[in-house]
Amino acid sequence: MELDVTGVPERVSTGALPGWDDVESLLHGAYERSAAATDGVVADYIPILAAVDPDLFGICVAEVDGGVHAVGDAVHEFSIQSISKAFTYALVCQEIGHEVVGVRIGVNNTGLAFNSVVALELNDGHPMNPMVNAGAIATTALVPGVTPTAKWEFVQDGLSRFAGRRLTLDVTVYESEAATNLRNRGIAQLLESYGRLDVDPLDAVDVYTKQCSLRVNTRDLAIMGATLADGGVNPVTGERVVDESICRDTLSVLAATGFYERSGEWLFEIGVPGKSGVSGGIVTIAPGKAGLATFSPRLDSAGNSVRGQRATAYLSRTLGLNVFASGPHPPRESRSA
Ligand SMILES: NC(=O)CC[C@H](N)C(=O)O
Repeated sequence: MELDVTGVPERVSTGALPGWDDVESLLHGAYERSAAATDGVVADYIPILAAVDPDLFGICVAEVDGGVHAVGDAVHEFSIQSISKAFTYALVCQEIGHEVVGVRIGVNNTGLAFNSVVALELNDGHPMNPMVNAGAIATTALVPGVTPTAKWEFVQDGLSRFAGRRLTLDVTVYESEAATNLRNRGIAQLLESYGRLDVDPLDAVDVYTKQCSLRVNTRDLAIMGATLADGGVNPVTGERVVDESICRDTLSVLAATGFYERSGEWLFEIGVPGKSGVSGGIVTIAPGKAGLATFSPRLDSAGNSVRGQRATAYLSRTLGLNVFASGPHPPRESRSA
């Protein structure tokens, strides 16, 4: 993936974002630079996704103090798709505890595509991590609620609290995916055959499919990301959604698995946890600083938005977000007493 960041000066993190005006101009810079990229293809294995305008492009940054910056098609709505996995995972960890989820779902990368059946077979039916479809379906199966309806309401309510507004189901996307998701149904039945699901597999897939069909825009995603960046408190509504320790756990899993088989490349180039979805969204979380969201429907071969990756790479460098970047500390003798 050509990220077009050669020569972009890297800001070494100071623990805070640059000032408001600087963030605004860097956001516009990221948009201008990345809008030129027209490579990649729109997902079409969910038929309705192929109908999107491929040129849509929006970016939004939500700071942990509640300030929001936006450029382009930032409020254009699209289905959240796999980005939902990160937030459902956080909610389930909050409910049933990090150890249980860590063991049952796992935290290791499969190195394979998000909808791989081979990954399951290679690992004795263990879903491996919550960001691939197998692990996400297994995570949704653990959502509290006796009936599928109760589980769905829990997910919709929880993701809405992350966003700070009521998120609604995109019925057209849901129906299109529900009519064609044979592979996900197969994955769920395989999980069941290995004794890894305690609920009806088709019910679990149905709740998962609804979860992926929630309608969001980049502003919602940026605020959802900012909630994970802000120790679990939504910086716009002030509501605590999950505990601080849940944010830490979720972000570490995202760092390892958020971009499937490309997670290592993402971390190497961009250095912040994030999550992509096949409709073209990406959310990135800079702990203690901000949530970033991009939307552009053309994807690379792993299902990650091409422009979104470029724009995020530029913003990570210029805003000083890379969690692995440091500058030398002043020598001990020169520190003031
Ligand atoms: N990578 C994605 O966004 C995939 C989500 C999609 N709902 C699926 O299950 O295939």
